[in-house]
Amino acid sequence: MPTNSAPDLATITRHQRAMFGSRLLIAAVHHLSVFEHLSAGPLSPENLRNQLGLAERPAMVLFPALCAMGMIHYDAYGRLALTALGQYLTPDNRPTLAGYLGLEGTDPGVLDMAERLRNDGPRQTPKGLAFVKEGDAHSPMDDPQQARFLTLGLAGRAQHLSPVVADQMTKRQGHLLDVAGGSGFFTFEWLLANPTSTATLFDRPQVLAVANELLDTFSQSGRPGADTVRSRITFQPGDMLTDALPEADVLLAASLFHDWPTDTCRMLARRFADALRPGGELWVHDAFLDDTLDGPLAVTDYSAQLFWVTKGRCYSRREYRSWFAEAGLEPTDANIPTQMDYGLIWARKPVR
Ligand SMILES: C[S@@+](CC[C@H](N)C(=O)[O-])C[C@H]1O[C@@H](n2cnc3c(N)ncnc32)[C@H](O)[C@@H]1O
Repeated sequence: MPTNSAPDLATITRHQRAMFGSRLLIAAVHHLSVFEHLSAGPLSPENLRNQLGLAERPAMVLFPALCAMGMIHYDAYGRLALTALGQYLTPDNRPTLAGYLGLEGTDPGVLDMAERLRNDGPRQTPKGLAFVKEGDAHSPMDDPQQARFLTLGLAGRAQHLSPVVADQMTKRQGHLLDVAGGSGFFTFEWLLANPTSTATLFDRPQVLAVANELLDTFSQSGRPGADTVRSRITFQPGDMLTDALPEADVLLAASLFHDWPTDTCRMLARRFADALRPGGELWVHDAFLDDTLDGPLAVTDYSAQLFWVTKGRCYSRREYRSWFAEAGLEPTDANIPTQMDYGLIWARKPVR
C-alpha cells in the first residue's frame, strides 16, 4: 500500500505530459508564429491573444507554458516579451532554431495541436470528450466500454494518491461527498481514515459500476477496517451539473474542475457550496498553476494534456479561491502538496 513514504511518481507522469508541452512549443513556432509576433517588442497578453486569433482557454494554456519553458516572460508592465532564449526562435535571429523546430512542424501531434489551439479544442467531437458529460451530447462516460477504459486508466493514479490525500485531508465525523469520484479510491481511503464517517460516491452510472468492482477488491484486502467501508458508502449515479447533490460535511473535488471551462467551474463551485452544511469544507485535489501564470513546467505540460482531452485546463490557486469566495465560501491559504505535482487546497462554509 502506498504511503507518504511511497516514491513520488511525478517522474513518470512528467515524461508523459511533456509530449503535450513539446507539441505546444513547435506549434507556437511553426504554425502560430508567436515568436515573430513578439519580435517587434512586448505585447499585453490580450493584445498577443488577439493578434494570434486565440480564444481565452488556448491562450491560458499556451502563454504560461512558453513562460515556464523560459521562452517568454512577463516584463515589469505585465506584457509578454521574448527572453534571451526566445530570441533564438524568431526567424530573423542569426542563428535561429526556428527551422530546426520546423523539422517537426508536420508531425501529426503538432498539426493537431495547432488546429486545437486555433479552434479552442478539436474541430469535431462526435464521440464526445474524455471525462466529461454535459447535457445531451454523447459522453464516453456513459458508454460501458469507454467508461471502463477511462475509469481504469485513472484508477492506478487514484490508488497511489488516495492514501496521501486521506492523510492530509480533514479528519472528522460526518458525511463526505466525493463528486465525480471515478474509481472511488479517494472515498475508500478517506473512510478508512475516518472510521465513524459515511460517504456518497457520485458519478455517472457506468463509472460507478467499475468503482463497485474495485470496492469488492478493496473490502477484501485484509487492511484493518477495509471490511467496514462498503456499509458506509452510498453510490449515487447522476449529473453533477444539473441534479440535486446530497448534503455533506466534506466535499471532495479531485481532478474535477480541470476538465471544465471557467464558467462551468464557477457554477460548480456554487453548487458545491450549496451542498455543504454550515461549517462544511470544500477540498480540491488538483495540479495548480502558479498565481503568476508562468509555471511550473510540470503543470503547464499537464494543462496542455487537459486542453487536448477535455473542456478544461489547469487553473491557479488564485482562480480557484476567487470562485470559492464568489460562492460564499471562505478560502483558507493552505497549500498542501501531495504527489505527482498535485496538491490540496480547501475552503470553509461559514457557520452563520
Ligand atoms: C478526471 S475524472 C476524476 C475522477 C476521480 N475524482 C479521480 O481523481 O480519480 C472526472 C470524473 O468526472 C465524471 N463526470 C464528468 N461529467 C460528469 C457529470 N456531468 N456528472 C457526474 N460526473 C461527471 C467522470 O465520469 C469522471 O469519472
